[in-house]
Formats: sequence, structure tokens, C-alpha cells
Amino acid sequence: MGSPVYPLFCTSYEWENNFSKWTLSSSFIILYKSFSAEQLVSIIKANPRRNIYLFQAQDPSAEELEQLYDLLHAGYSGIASINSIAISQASGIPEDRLFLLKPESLISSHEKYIDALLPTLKTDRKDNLYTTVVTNSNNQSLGVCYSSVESLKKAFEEQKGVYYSRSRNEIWVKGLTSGNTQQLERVDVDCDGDCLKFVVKQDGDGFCHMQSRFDCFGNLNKDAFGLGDLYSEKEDYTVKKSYTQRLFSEKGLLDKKILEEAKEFIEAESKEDVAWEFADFLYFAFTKLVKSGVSITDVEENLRLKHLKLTRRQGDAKVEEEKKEIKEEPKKAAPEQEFLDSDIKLKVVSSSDNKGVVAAFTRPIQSTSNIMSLVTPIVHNVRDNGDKALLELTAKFDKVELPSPILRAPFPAHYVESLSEEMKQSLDISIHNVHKFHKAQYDQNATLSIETQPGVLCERFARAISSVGCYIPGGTAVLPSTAIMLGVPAQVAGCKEIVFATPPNKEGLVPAEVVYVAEKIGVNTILLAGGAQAVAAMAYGTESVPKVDKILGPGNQFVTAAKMLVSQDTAALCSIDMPAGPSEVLVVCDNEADEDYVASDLLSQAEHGVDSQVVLIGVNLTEAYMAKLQNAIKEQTLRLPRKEIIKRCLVNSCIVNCTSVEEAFKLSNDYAPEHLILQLKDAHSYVDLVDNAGSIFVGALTPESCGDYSSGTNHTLPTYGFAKQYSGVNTSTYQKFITCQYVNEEGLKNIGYSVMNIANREGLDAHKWAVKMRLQKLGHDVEKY
Ligand SMILES: NC(=O)c1ccc[n+]([C@@H]2O[C@H](COP(=O)([O-])OP(=O)(O)OC[C@H]3O[C@@H](n4cnc5c(N)ncnc54)[C@H](O)[C@@H]3O)[C@@H](O)[C@H]2O)c1
Ligand SMILES: N[C@H](CO)Cc1c[nH]c[nH+]1
Ligand SMILES: [Zn+2]
Repeated sequence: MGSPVYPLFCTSYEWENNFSKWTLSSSFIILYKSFSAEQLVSIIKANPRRNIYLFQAQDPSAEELEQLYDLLHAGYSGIASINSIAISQASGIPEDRLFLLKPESLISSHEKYIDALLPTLKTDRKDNLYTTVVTNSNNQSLGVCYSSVESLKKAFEEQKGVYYSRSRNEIWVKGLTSGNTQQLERVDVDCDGDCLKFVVKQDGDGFCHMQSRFDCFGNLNKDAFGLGDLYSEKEDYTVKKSYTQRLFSEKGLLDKKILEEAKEFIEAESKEDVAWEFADFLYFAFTKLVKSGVSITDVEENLRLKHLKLTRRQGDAKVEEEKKEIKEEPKKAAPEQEFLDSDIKLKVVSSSDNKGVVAAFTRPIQSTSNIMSLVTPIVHNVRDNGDKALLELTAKFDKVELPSPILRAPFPAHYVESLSEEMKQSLDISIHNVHKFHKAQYDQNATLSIETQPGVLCERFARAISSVGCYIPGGTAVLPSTAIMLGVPAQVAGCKEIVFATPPNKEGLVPAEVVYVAEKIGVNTILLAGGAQAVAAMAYGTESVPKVDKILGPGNQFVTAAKMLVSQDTAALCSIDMPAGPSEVLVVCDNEADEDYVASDLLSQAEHGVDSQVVLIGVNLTEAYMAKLQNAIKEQTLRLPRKEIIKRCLVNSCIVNCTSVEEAFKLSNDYAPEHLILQLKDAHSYVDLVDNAGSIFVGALTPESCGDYSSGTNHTLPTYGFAKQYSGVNTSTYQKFITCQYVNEEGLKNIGYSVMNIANREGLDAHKWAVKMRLQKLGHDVEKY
């Protein structure tokens, strides 16, 4: 005991800087001044059950907010800032879970605390008292009393159970005459502020005025000894000359006893022995808790969070709204664990089950908050220290020490010599087709020349982005196809400098196929680096890596976060292609689709990664068809080398069965998949119904793999629903468009009056003058203007 009991705590200056040690005995905390995100996260984590009222001098940054929201979504309590409405809108967390208090209510003493507390209380009782529930620290109720403002003040002042006696009409210090006093541990206010809860340590014979009862409801027994009591008993070790005290002071004794009791517990067999040994084990385990400063609440909180993680459901029985919110929380990618063959099955949801569909279509969560804090120092290191940092980071993350971070053309001959003729021909076919399709796009982007009015000619023409950096992932798989998809359109667009970046293997080599593609399209520099360091090197340039104007390509979360970071830095002046994420596919099929084909399309994207999602929308699928399909999925999975990845991906995947083709396309458009595969009778007739998709694959003989490698379309596509607003990589991704105009006298006459009128309205006289003066010199009447 001995810790203060004010429900509200405040100010930074009272505490030391070790934020993770700030454990609070109260239910609320107010922080103010400007804390760093890291400090806030430590405080919140150290006080998981508390309502956190957070004040900041400035609104938190987007990155800080994201970190804090992650905590909220993980079940931590409310956060408030000066601007809770904006936070609510940005985070989607209902405003009533955020609390806004006035900084004046910050307190540092019990008097100030009362001042802050009273405005939050209300009573509809005629006597102006507040109903007060009294419990012990195990939340077992002892009885009900009443508090007045004065009794509350005295309770805080004396840290005791002090109430207002309605029968005696005076302040009542519990136990003053009977000796059954109470130590005040905490005070809580209920949800609508009209009831208080005193948490107390009851001394003596009990709380109830009836001697035979410990509590007013007759539930508790003075001699009862539960887990909470066992814990409290251990807490008293300093005042008792006891065995417990020996456990605290004698080096190694406690550890030995825990091991010994655990062994006896394991060996116990009969019901009685198991209970007996477990009680012994708890005795020592609780001693360790007390010794480590861990409370039962801390342990319970851990249980709750573990429960949340495993089931993705909130553990405590709060209000319905909260449960709903947690249920619809985004899924996390299936964690690292073994999945059984019996897990190879897609869950089935009917399209009429709205909530089920929302849950099924929720992609596994992509949290960037922690990643940003890892990636930022890497990016800054490369920006500030160039090649030196690049080589050090490659040694650290890719486990290879390189003499130079780049390969420059002409590339060493051994690369291309190591490739088979068959492989070269396959790459040639893909390069040819991708080139042909992207060249046709280039031609479509030819100069546009339109006379909008006689004498007014408007033009638009494309120019290549001068230098581009193509990131070719290489952490877990060799991806020469991505070199083709990023490099060929750059060549077609006419980019002057094309840099390839890909992580080297432990021998310091990159895939020969990537070098072959680089040679074919005229790449001069291959950067032997991956992750955030490769992105930073291309964005800022180093002694040996040319700075580029745009970075393109997929990659893991370090790559994606670094791309986001550099694109926001105006000093880098470097744009990026699109928000990229894990691969995904949505297949729409009917009962006539070949189930083996459907299964293979789903699995070809599922094998990309555990955070991928594959979805099947069925049109009136029968039970018999679904059984055949599930069977095909299982059989094919078991034959694939990446089956462990697939099993985990399927946990986040599903079948949604619809009643019509129209409904299927409505759902698909809402989901906006990266890849959309149509395995329907007369599939081509439905393409017009597609509003949102990265790329469409039409008919039974068009597997998605064709687009990944060889048909000619690009495989770098928007994921995560961004197909609603982004296109996949295409030739114009490497171009910018410049407009141009020519106006002659006739044209100036035709539009000049309109320009002058509108400029007048905007009060921009210099604009007007530029036209007026010209028309005047040409002898036209502009008196009126
Ligand atoms: N959407 C598409 O078009 C498409 C195409 C191909 C691949 N992909 C995706 O690209 C991703 C490829 O990921 P990958 O990991 O295989 O390769 P990657 O090349 O993207 O990442 C590897 C690099 O990550 C860095 N890294 C690894 N661990 C790190 C750590 N702890 N801290 C800092 N940096 C670290 C290393 O520098 C390493 O070189 C996959 O998610 C895949 O699904 C998408
Ligand atoms: N399907 C991936 C894009 O989502 C690209 C790819 C590369 N290799 C195989 N597939
Ligand atoms: Zn693929």
C-alpha cells in the first residue's frame, strides 16, 4: 500500500523520466505538456487498464497517432487530446471513447483533485448525496453507503473510508468506534457520474454492522482466504518476520522453491494432490509477483490481451457497441504457428450475411507505425553517410560484405553465361510482349492538339521522367519478372537513367535473370541493396548511386515504408508509383467453372505470402460444387512446396456465395481487387460490369500467372482496395504530361473578354492588364474593362 489514491494524476514534472515504470494506482491519468510518442506508448502500456486522458501541447503527428491507435485497437483504454473530434474523425474511434477535459482541471493535491472531480459528478437525490458502492480490491462488494462533498474531501485527506451517515446526518468515518477501519485504495466514478465506487482494504471484523456478517450481502467470510488475500499476505513481507521475508532476502531460494513446487505439481495425480500442490506453487509464484512489483491486475491484463490476440475478440463483457467495434477490427496476418492439413479449407459466407461479408473482405492488417520507427534511422543514415552506410546496412541485413554497392554496365559476363537458352528465350518472349503492349500505350499517348476556339490551339504531349529507380524484391524469392515489368515500360517511355535495385545473396550476387533483363533494356546501374537502404540510396543519391526522380516497384513493409517516407521529404524531390501491398486475387465463378482451375488461381496468389488474401465469389454455388472445390484446394495445396505459407494465407481468405451475377460484381467492385478472375459462362460479356480492379483475367483458360509473367500486361498493380483510385504500372507511370498553347489575334479576341471579366471578379488586375494591353495595341475596344 502507501500509494496515493487520487483517481486523477497529473503533470510530468512530478515523475522521473523512466516512463515505463509509471504505474498508477488510479483509474485516470492526465498528462500534459508535449510527450514524445515513445514516452506516451510506454506510459499507456504500463497502465493498460486505465482510462488515459491525454493532453498535449500540440496535436500528435500522424505517425504518433497511428501508434496510439494501435494500442487502442489492442484493447487499451481511451485517449484524449486537445483535439478529440479531429482524432475521432481520423481514427474512426467513436468520440465517446475519447475524453476531452480542460487543462485547468489538472491537479497536484487532493484539494485540487476534488475541484477537478466535482464537476464530473451529479446527483438526482434530494439530499444531494452520492450513492457509493464499497468493494475490496478483488472487486467483491462489501456494501452501499452515501458520500457528500465534505465526506469525500475527508476521505481523500485521511486516505480512509469516510462516508455520510443519513441516519445520524453527519460525516461518518468508518470504524472510528468499532475499530473496523478501511484504508482507501481507489475511487472510481461510474459512467454517468452519479455513483462512486470506493475500493478499500477492510480491517477488523468486517464492513457490515451485523457482527455475524463480513459484508452486507453475507457473501464473504472473515476467515476466507482467496488468491487476492494470498497476494496481499505476500505484500506484507516487510513488516512480518516470516518465511516470506526469507524468500525475498535469501539469494536463489525463491527460484529453487518455484522449480521444486512446479515439479511436484506436474507429478501430482489425484484431484486432491493437484489442488494441494497447485496451492503450494501459487504461494511461491505470488511471492515472485510481489518481489517483481507485479500486481494481480497486471497478470489479469496480460491474460486479457493474450485472449484478445488469439481470438481477435474483446475479452471483457463491455457494452455491445464495443464488442461490435472489436469484431470488425481488421484481421492480422495469421501468426507464425503450425497449421494442420485440416486447416486447408476456405470459410464460406452467404452474401446475405452483411457482417460476415465485411469480416471476410477485411484484408489482413498492415501496420506501419512500428516499421516507420525502424525505417526512419536507416533512411537518414544513408542520406547522411552515403555508400558507407549502404555497405554497412547490407552487411547487417543481407549478411554480405561488398566491395562496392553497385554493378555498372557492362555487367560481368558470368551472369548471362550462366543462363540456359531456354530461360533466355522465355525471358525474351515476356520482354517482347510487355514491350509491345507498353509501346502501344506510348503511341496512344502521342501529342494531342485541339483548337478550342478559332485561334486558340491547346496541346498536350508526354515527356519521360528523366531518371527512375526500379525496386526488384529479392528477400524471400527471386523475381526477375518484376525486373521486366518495371524496366521495360521505363525503356519504352524513354527514361534516360534506369537504376535497378535488388538485394544481393550471401555471395554478393544478384539473380542472373535480373542482369539479363538489365542488359536487354539498357540499364547502366544495378544497386546491390534491398530494403529501406536501397530506397534511400536511390532517393537521395550516394557517391556511387545516381539520384532518381521516381521510385517504383513492390517490396516488403520496409521497402513500402521507406518509399512513403522519401516521397514525403521535399528535400528528396522523389515521387513513388503507388501504395503497394501483399498480392491478392478475387475469383468470380459459377457452377460450370472447372473447380481445379478455380483452386489453382486462388492458390497461385496465396503462395505469395502469409499476408496475402484470396477471395472467391460464387454465383449460386451448390453444396456439391463447394465440396468439390474445397477438396481441390486441399489436394493441390498439399502438393505445393509453399504449402505452409498457403495454409496461413487461407486463414484470412473465404468464399462468399451470391444469388446473382449482379450481386457478385457489386461485391467485387466494393472490394476492388488487385487481380480479378472471371470464370463464368460467357465471361467476356461481364467485363463491362467491372468498375474497380487492377487487372482482369477473362475465361477459364486465362490464369493469373499469364499476367504475372508473359502475356504483356503489367503485374505491378494496386492492392488493398487502392484499385478504386490507382492504376497499375503502365507506360504513363514513367511519363509526365505537359500542356502547351498558341493564341493568335483572332483567338485573343475570342477569349480575351472572358479572361478580363473573370480576372476583374477575382481582383487580379495584372492578369486583366496582360490581355487588355494587347487588345488595345491591336486596336480593339477595351474601354469598358
Ligand atoms: N504487388 C506486386 O506486384 C508484388 C510483386 C512481387 C512481390 N511482391 C511482394 O513483395 C514482397 C517481397 O518481400 P521480400 O521480403 O521477399 O523482399 P524485399 O526485397 O522487399 O525485402 C528484402 C530486404 O528487406 C530488408 N529487411 C529484412 N529484414 C529487415 C529488418 N528487420 N529491418 C530492416 N530491413 C530489413 C533487407 O534489407 C532485405 O534486403 C512480398 O510481400 C511480395 O508479396 C509484390
Ligand atoms: N502476382 C504478383 C503481383 O501481385 C507478381 C508476381 C511476380 N512473380 C509472380 N507473381
Ligand atoms: Zn503472382
